[in-house]
Amino acid sequence: MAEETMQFKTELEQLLHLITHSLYSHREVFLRELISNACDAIDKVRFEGLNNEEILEGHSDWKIFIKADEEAKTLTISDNGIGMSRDQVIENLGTIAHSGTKAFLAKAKEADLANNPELIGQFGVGFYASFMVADDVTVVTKAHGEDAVKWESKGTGSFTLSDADKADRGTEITLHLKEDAAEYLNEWTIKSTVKKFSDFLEHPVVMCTTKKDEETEVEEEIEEQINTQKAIWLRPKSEITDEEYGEFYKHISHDTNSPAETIHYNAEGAIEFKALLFIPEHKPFDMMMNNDPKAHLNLYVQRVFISNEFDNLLPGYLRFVKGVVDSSDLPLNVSREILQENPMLDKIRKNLTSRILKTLANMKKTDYEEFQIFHENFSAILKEGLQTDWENKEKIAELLLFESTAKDAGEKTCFDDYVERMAEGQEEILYLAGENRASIENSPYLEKFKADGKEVLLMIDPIDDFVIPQLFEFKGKKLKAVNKGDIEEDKEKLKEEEKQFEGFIGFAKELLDGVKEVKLTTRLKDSAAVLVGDEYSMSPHIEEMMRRMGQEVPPRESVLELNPEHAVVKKVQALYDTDQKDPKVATLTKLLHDQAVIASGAKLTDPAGFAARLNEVLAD
Ligand SMILES: Nc1ncnc2c1ncn2[C@@H]1O[C@H](COP(=O)(O)OP(=O)(O)OP(=O)(O)O)[C@@H](O)[C@H]1O
Repeated sequence: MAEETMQFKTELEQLLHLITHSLYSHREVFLRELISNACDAIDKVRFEGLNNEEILEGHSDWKIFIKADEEAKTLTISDNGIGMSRDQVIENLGTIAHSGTKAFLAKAKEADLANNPELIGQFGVGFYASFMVADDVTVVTKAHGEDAVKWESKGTGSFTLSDADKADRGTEITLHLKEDAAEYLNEWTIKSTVKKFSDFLEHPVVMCTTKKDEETEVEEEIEEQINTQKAIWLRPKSEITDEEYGEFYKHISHDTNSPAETIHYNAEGAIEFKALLFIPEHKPFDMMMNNDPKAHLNLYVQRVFISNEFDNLLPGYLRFVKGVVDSSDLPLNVSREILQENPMLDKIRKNLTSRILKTLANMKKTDYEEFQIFHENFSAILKEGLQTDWENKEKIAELLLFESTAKDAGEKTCFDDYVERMAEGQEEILYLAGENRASIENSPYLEKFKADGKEVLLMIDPIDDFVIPQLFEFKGKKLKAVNKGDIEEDKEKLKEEEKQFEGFIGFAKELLDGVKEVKLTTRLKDSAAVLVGDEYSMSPHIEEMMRRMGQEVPPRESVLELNPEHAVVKKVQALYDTDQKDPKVATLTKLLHDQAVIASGAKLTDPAGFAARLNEVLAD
């Protein structure tokens, strides 16, 4: 194959520019990225080799080598992993920018990349970190049954591909270090960097040095393993420091912060496995960027990495949890597809789920401040479980925090505390969903409950309106949205008035669009009118949000409830009784409806009509 020069994709070029120019102070991460790629490559070939020994080509003494050449000013990282074919090299290291790259670039500016070096690793761009320290990078690689190929680039617009001499499967990456990166030729620097980032890696990372025998003057190659290679999750808890847990968490999550909680345990009994899980404190960058609804834990079987793609290891609503599960009960010599079907995975999932929920419950009890931060970041995801995990619904609900009419703005409460405070004789947990506290705390829907001294939870997370109704009840207490369906009415009180209002109500129903029923209510104290949706309908503010997002929302049919004690309602009814044809009756009736629409959080369909009506009344 003749030498061929190819151009990087535009995004990749921008990315390289960013990496080389903004990450100066965290350059050492390049070594972690390259070692981690080598480790992945070994995992891949080892796994494939379980079912196809041929691919191993007799080389399964897994190792990652690091060699520095002071004279040539090169640092070489090599592995006997899966290697890459020519096409794979082009795809992985060149023309096809990873799907997240664009999003990464867009966010990188805001995210202060210089202070968050972990961000690099999150979008499959880890390899390019090499260009922080090297002005020329050469990759020589060979996959099983393929010719060896050489990739070379200066990280500026293009790369070249050519044939290479390499007999064995694997990849060798040579960095021609920049003048100011010569420190990475230093044995001590390399060793301490590897120890810091990769000590727990499962495969040996070996430093190769040459020493001259003083007597014979013969150069001798010395191999020295740098990492202790102890899979951290297999070690006893008592021996692991917080720093070690933290480093490992950062390694698997690409988060820059330490985790909020670490869960490390051995499950024994019906199924045996070891789990090391982390609950992040803040939303990691990748989570903000993509909406992958699946959870990804790293699954190992007998210390062999299998996959992080299994979506039945952890329910999607716990996808913020990062970690490792290692089971010796699962079969090793089967394909991923067959393993994915193994019923043991369901058992593991149940166990992990219960453990995580327990940990969160404990965190809420013992470290409420930390829990609040967690809640702020992840409750919207956690709440999905109300819809998908019926078995654990109540446990999830126990973890949720809400604003409340009984608390000041910003201060939250939970269902359990609400139930404790419930007024005597109160059967239902009352709530109102809305866009924000300010828009609902003076809502007409709350008037009756305020007057009766009943607390109403104020739910201002957009997902609440979708998932809270799915909960139906909490510890035997029904949940009730105060803006939907009927509420307890003082029927006796309304009896007389209903007779009196009968004609007007029929008229209003005929007149108003989108109103399926008009009735009198005792739920209002100061307000004249309110719109009430069906028990399981979407709240108007959610419909508005969906419309803004370009989604079609079916026309809403609500019930208009009128306060017969209100002066305006009384006035319109009296006008109607005096002269049904008086145009003022229609104008005022429509205005009652208009104000109910506004108070419900919906948008007026005819704002100009509203303004005209208002002016007509004001000018009167
Ligand atoms: N030593 C290697 N052996 C085989 N393939 C490799 C090696 N290094 C990189 N690759 C391939 O190149 C791809 C791109 O590597 P890069 O480090 O940029 O991203 P990544 O490893 O996919 O993502 P991340 O860094 O977030 O783990 C890898 O997915 C892998 O397929």
